[in-house]
Amino acid sequence: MDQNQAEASQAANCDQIPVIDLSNLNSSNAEERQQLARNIYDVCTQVGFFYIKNHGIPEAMISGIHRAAESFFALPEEQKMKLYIGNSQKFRGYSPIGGEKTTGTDDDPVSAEEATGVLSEAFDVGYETDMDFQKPPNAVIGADPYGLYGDNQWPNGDMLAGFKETYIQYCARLLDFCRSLIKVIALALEVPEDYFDSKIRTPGVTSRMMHYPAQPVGEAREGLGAHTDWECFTILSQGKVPGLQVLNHRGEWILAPPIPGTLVVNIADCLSTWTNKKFKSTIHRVTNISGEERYSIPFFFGIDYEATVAVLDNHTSEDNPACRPPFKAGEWVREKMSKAYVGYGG
Ligand SMILES: O=C(O)CCC(=O)C(=O)O
Ligand SMILES: [Fe+2]
Repeated sequence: MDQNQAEASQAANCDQIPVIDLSNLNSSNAEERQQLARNIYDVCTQVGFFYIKNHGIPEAMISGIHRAAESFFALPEEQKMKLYIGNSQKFRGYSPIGGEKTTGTDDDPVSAEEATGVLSEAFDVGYETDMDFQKPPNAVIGADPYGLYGDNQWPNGDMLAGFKETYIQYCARLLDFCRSLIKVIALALEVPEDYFDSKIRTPGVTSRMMHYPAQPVGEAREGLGAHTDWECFTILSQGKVPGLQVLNHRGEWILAPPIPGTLVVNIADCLSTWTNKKFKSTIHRVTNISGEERYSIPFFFGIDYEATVAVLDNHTSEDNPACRPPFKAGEWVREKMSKAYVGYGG
């Protein structure tokens, strides 16, 4: 990554990742919510990445999901391969080490021929109504024109008791949290707090558990190559082992090590587009040179796949026209997934 690329809008203008206190996320005091929105505006326009503290997600739930991830990846390879992502039309399931390819960024794409397999394994799930407190039991998802809802490949109770339930509860809690966070983001963008509500009825969320083996000394293979995320924003629980790096405007990779009691939030492509790229969808990657096994659990929050992403009118002007025409969220996510999981599904 050279300095010119780093100077583009997708690099963080900072030397370290800021921490935001979310104590006032659901405050009944409008001025407190506005103050939080101003802080969020500043970090999203300058950095695109921030730690959150006082986020309200119970620590026991976070450590529980990490234990579930460690037990999953400890299963024998042939068991995990029963849930192989290549058996899914919707990019759900297990990708073995080297399965996912580095696709680069919009400004610096990596071609399918040059894409290399990453030093990590992953287990991916997508939205189900059981993950959504707003849906009644057994709710049915309607049309699925982009082929992205449902069909998760869960390990059954014999393979891993309680795993599915633990992961569904975690996703439900995170989805609820994201619906609150997007309200304050709406305030930051000077649109009504409920602006996004009609677009997050059946949100295009995915989550993945990741395992990055300790990188052997002298081996240059990345755990996850430089990329931006695709949806609106990501909530990342990165456990205790460092590895995440964020590109800054000087072309330097700055470390975003775990800070106890925090999660990491980063802005992704769809929200960046909404803001006419004022919010940065910042480039990041993972290299695990810690000598320890690293586990992380990103939760990618997106709008309904059928909803349209369109630059907000109040973020354009004659000198600053919309950076791209409107598009359907599902179209964008499917295209990105098809490239990242070369040869799988779809
Ligand atoms: O493992 C991490 O810390 C980050 C993972 C990530 O960036 C991703 O899955 O998009
Ligand atoms: Fe990412």
